Amino acid sequence: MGGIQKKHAKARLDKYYYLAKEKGYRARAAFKLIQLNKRYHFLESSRCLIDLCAAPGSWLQVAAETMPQKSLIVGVDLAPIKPIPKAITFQGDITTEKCRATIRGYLKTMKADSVIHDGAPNVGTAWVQDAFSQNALVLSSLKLATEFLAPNGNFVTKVFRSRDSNKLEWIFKQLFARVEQTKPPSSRGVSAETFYVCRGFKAPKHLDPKFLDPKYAFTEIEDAKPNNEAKVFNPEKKKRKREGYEEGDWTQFHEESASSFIETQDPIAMLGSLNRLHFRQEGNGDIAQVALNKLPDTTEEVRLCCEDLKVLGRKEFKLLLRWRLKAREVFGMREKRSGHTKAGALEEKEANQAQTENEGVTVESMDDEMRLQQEIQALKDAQSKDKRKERRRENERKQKELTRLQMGMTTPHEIGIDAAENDPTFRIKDVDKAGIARQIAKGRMHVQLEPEKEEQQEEMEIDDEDDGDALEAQLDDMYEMYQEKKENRDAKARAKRIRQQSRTDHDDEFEGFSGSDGESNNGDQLVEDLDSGSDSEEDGESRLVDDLGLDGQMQDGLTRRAKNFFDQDIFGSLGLDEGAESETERERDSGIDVDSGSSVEDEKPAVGQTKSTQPNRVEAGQMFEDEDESDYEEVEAEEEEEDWDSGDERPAQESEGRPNIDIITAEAMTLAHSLARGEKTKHDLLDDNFNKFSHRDVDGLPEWFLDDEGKHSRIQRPTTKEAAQAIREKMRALNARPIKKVREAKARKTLRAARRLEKLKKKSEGLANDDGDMSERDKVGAIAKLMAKAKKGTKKQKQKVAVVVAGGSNKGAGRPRGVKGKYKMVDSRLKSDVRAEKRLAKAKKSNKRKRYN
Ligand SMILES: C[S@@+](CC[C@H](N)C(=O)[O-])C[C@H]1O[C@@H](n2cnc3c(N)ncnc32)[C@H](O)[C@@H]1O
Repeated sequence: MGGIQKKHAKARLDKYYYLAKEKGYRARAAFKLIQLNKRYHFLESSRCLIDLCAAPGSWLQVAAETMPQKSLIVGVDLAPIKPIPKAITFQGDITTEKCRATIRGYLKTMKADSVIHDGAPNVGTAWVQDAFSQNALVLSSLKLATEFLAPNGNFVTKVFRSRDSNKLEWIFKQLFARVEQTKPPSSRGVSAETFYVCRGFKAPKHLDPKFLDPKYAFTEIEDAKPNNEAKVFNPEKKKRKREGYEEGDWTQFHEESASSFIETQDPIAMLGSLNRLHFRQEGNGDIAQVALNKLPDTTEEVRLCCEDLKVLGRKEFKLLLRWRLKAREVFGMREKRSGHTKAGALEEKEANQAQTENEGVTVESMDDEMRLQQEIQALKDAQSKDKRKERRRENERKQKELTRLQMGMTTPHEIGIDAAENDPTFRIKDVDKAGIARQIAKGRMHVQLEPEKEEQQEEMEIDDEDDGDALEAQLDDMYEMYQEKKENRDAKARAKRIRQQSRTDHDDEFEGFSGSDGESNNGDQLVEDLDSGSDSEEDGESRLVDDLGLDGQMQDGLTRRAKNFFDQDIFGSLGLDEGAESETERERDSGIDVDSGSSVEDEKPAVGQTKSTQPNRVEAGQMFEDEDESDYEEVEAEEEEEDWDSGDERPAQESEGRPNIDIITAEAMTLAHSLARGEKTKHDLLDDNFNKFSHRDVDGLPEWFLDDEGKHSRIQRPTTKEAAQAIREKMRALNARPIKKVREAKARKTLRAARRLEKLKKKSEGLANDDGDMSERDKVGAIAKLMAKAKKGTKKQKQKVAVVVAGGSNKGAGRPRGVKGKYKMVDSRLKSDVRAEKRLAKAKKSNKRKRYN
């Protein structure tokens, strides 16, 4: 036990710990404030600061040395704080009125420029409860901040990520003009803590007390059951609680009735956590299910989607949400809507802003504000999405034009085409935007409306359109939340998304060095760029690069990063860039290591990845799948330096001296085999590249469609039995491998045994060579004794743990009478209760299976 504690404590002593020691800071936490301030510079501009939960005082030290001379710095904590020059400290509980009054006493009429809070209540109860008290402490600090902060002041607080952190963020956003969440590098990656830097305090005149009341702010927490067992600290009982099954929930399959989905206020959470929505009637009086079954909108497609919620794509997800809205409308449970039009909401917002400017902010009703915020957010999201799309299109157009100019392709005829493309009069999409296409479709074009009516008509149409757009945007947002929820539950999906992200980065990279049409086939471009044998092309390309003035970033047609990527050994061994060697030789020598590597996963196209990038993945990406991962490692490392916002876990990478390249699909294996055998040449690969999937215009296609296409509509490469078998074997071998921890433990054991043996050898040699009084017999005896001792040392005797049933004479705390050594208290009921629960869950599961069959 002691050993473990020691090891644990040692692991915590990282570079910031030593750095803090060296610099004389009282805690490593000092660096969190230093790094936060380095980014947001709030200390230099503050003349009065309050540090809530300040003990032992490292933040106060940083504040004192960074803030201007003669600044007022006040620190408070439950624990005493040793005096700090230039800072006033006192002991107190920040949740109390007394603390508030003491701070007021120090500040008098002054207002604080910054309030910082790094509080952490003593944790150790259930996680839900811990998170609740942590968030409640943040609200207490915010309450003090709202009282003492000057308008435009800063509030910096630590928040533990939990389901309520979003609510906290929302509240911050009501009170501050700019709110940013960040995690400084010195904050441990494993820690759930994150920091919010809120700037531009709005100083509202009236504030709805609900904002700062945890009961309202974190509503669902109210009925969380307190974990009384954990209150009395019992080291014997304390176990690491791993995430997994919920208490009493022994299954991984969860279903709910479709009617509860219609009724719920949080449909995304339901879709994200359930496996199925059923349409069974639960009892005779289950009117809701009956009505739902009869509802014409409950189509076969809806039912199918409800069957397996885990495979919902964007389209199906939206379908279910629309169905829910429709059903709610039919059953008279229409979503509570503000009744404002969007324009109304904006007007209201503007009016609020004007009021703020004139007489200070009034943040009155939390419910109203929340509704308004949601609407505005939806609008903003939709707008920024459109803008992004527009910008991307414009960039692509410019790039195309540039390339054409450089290549002398611009003829008056093409200029005409471009002009037509750029002139909204001739752009179908713009015509469509103006609603003309729709009008034509509706046969309205010929109906000449009176000007007034026309205006009304227009207004109505715009309203309809806006509603539709907002709903679309909302549904899109909701889908993203659903995806997030799903990913949070599923680590595999999360890892996959990261990989896909990194893959898209590569594709962007390739697009970058293609030096031509951004929409062109990346795969072709990649192979072309690899094929440095074609000198003329290369010349042309580098000339183009020179002409474009990009030679600083691009060498030989590749960006620096892409060049580094292709400089890796695997490309060398593929021999793609050696001009002298014959192709077949090169391909034969490619030496793709089919047995090495470790990662296993199914090969699927990236979500949201454009079709034009697919072939690239097929010919190069499939073989270099792990390259993506290694690049991901690099990016992550860079990110840690530059963008230290992301505190998310990263999938463990294991290279263990093997090349980080692997073949993971039967398709790629087949390809590798045929390359190795010389059945295929590079030209075949190039040829294969020209297929119906190579050049697809994805512009303007909805994302859900691309998602679906990416999954199903792609080239099917042949696979051989042999390759499939090899992959299967490899997976089997991988699965049979012990986990890293076990392997490490085994290695440690072997090392220890080797050391012992070495020692024994030395001692035995010493004894054998002893020329003293020892007879040969004594020597043999002594050596045998040593060996026996060494043997004994390898076997650790397991300590017996006595099982003591609680109750009776063993009531209360302390060691039960007559029990020596380690003991474990058990509840007499516990065993049978756990068994009964398991039995029930098993019965439930088998019932479900029967129903399915
Ligand atoms: C992580 S430490 C703060 C470290 C500090 N920022 C520094 O740099 O030294 C968290 C502190 O919060 C304090 N704390 C927790 N609940 C509190 C409360 N209700 N009132 C005041 N302090 C509290 C604890 O006593 C603890 O010292």
